[in-house]
Amino acid sequence: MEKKQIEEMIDLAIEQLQYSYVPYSHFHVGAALLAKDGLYYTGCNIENAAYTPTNCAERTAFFKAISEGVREFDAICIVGGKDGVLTEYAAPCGVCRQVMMEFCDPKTFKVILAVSKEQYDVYTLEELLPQGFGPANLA
Ligand SMILES: O=c1ccn([C@H]2C[C@H](O)[C@@H](CO)O2)c(=O)[nH]1
Ligand SMILES: [Zn+2]
Repeated sequence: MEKKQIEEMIDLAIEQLQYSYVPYSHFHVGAALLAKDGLYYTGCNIENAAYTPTNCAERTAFFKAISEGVREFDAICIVGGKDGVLTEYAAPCGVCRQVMMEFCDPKTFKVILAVSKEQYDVYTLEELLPQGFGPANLA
């Protein structure tokens, strides 16, 4: 991916941190999902007093896109940290990796973990979810 596009995604993900609803963990997560048509879908994490209904930032972004008829994606950028302070990479949880597996090609879909525009790492979904179970297994 082009550096300029990665930097744009990092900016969008960081912008989401202000919207995180995190009264329990105080751990803010922001995500920016790039669809194949070039549009971005952003997301924040949304917690709940009953804990289990909590939605991760990544899935917020995916569900926003899917609920608008968009199902093809190239990459997602994720940032996160306690009180919204970015010090280390916030890797996607297993549930979010599985949602990515449902809609993305594990060999080509990129997961960008960032701390700043100067510090980021790019992985394929396959690297983060080896031997993943997906729609192809049921075909
Ligand atoms: O992939 C992940 C992992 C965790 N969180 C959120 C959920 C919860 O609000 C907080 C602490 O787990 O971080 C995400 O948004 N994405
Ligand atoms: Zn998650």
